Amino acid sequence: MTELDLIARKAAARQAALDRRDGLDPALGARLAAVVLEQCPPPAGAVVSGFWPIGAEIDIRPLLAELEARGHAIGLPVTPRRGLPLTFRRWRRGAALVPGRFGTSHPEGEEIVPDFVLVPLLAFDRRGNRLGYGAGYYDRTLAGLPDAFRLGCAYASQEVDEVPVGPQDARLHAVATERGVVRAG
Ligand SMILES: Nc1nc2c(c(=O)[nH]1)N(C=O)[C@@H](CNc1ccc(C(=O)N[C@@H](CCC(=O)O)C(=O)O)cc1)CN2
Ligand SMILES: Nc1ncnc2c1ncn2[C@@H]1O[C@H](COP(=O)(O)OP(=O)(O)OP(=O)(O)O)[C@@H](O)[C@H]1O
Repeated sequence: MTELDLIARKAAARQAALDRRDGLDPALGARLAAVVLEQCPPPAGAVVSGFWPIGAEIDIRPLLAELEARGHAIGLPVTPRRGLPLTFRRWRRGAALVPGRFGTSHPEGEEIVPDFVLVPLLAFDRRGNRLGYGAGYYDRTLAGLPDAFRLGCAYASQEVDEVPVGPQDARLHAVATERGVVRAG
């Protein structure tokens, strides 16, 4: 497959995933929290990065609140201009958030470097491949965090047979959904 074929296949898969996501219930994030805490909780002391939901993404705020209560340092991504990796700033419950690029929100706490990354996505497959919004932010960011555990967070219905991927796409170790954890195999 040529690079152009790959870009076209990703664009089609992305549009289909966005269409399917409309109408899903972000509040399923409460169940995702229970699944993560039971089946793959971050190790004690892990520095965890999350994300503040945009649009109809699954809402992982219940998980972030519980992990913070358990003593984990939590960071949220700050979105730089295109072509640069994300940075993460420390979030605490009740912290004020400021608006960032693409409808994102982030706190203004100190910068942290996560070793357990909760990754947003539009579609995933059983091998741990993921499709995002297409700006490559997580691919670039995860390339700089080679030892971090990468846990996708998604609705179960975002699973597809096969995500189109290229050499730069970062694989996930596992994906947590409201129905359970899919470990990459
Ligand atoms: N909640 C969340 N935060 C995140 C990401 C994400 O996917 N989800 N990102 C992952 O890289 C980074 C931000 N990157 C983004 C890049 C492009 C678009 C984008 O194209 N958004 C669409 C539609 C948004 C919607 O669902 O309503 C748009 O602006 O038209 C969004 C985020 C960092 N923070
Ligand atoms: N490690 C990397 N270093 C530099 N550029 C990269 C890297 N990974 C991906 N890119 C570039 O980012 C762009 C978008 O990649 P892709 O379509 O895979 O985004 P995505 O994974 O769907 O989105 P996101 O990661 O933002 O959620 C591509 O042009 C790709 O070449």
